[in-house]
Amino acid sequence: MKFDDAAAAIAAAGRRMDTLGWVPATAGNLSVREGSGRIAITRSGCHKGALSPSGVMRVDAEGASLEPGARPSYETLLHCGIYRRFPDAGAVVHGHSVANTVLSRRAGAEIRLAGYELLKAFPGGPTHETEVAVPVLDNDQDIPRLQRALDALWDRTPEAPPGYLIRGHGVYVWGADMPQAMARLEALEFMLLCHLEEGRTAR
Ligand SMILES: CSC[C@@H](O)[C@@H](O)C(=O)COP(=O)(O)O
Ligand SMILES: [Zn+2]
Repeated sequence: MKFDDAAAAIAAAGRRMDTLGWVPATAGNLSVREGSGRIAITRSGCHKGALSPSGVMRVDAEGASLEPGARPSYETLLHCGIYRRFPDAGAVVHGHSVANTVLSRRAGAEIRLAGYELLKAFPGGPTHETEVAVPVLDNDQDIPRLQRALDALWDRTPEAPPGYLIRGHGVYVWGADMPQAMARLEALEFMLLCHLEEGRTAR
């Protein structure tokens, strides 16, 4: 994919995440794998509600800036970690919703989602009669260390779903391209909101 197309797709997806309330302040980051070891990713600290292609830059597969002096997302290495581990991943989205923040603060090592029609948006079969265990990792400002924890998790669970939560922080989801990554994010956020609501009404 050409950089201009990747940047346009990232900007549109970031603005959509903002309309859904998933990227408050300057939270969130998004990327697209361009190929040839290059990744288009949001610059650090920009508001996704006003995201335009100029808020997107290039890094290499190790996360090094390919624009002298420009600062990519603080969490760039988490995007690189996904692309390195999952060859089919073509786009990654990260947001901070109320549902993913509240639920991840309460959860153990995973959140199990079962019986939802929207599970069909995830790999694992064309049915809702399945279960997805979304991993929950402890938050860590040391991003290389957080990525090492993810690599250890994926070594143990190669069939892990294309997403994970970071406790009290947010969610990462990926797909073959930006439309699929966004569809999975919207499905996951919907199910997390249902899960949150069920917990609230059950009390
Ligand atoms: C608004 S604080 C959120 C950041 O700490 C981080 O978690 C985040 O999602 C955005 O970081 P960024 O460096 O702008 O990509
Ligand atoms: Zn974040």
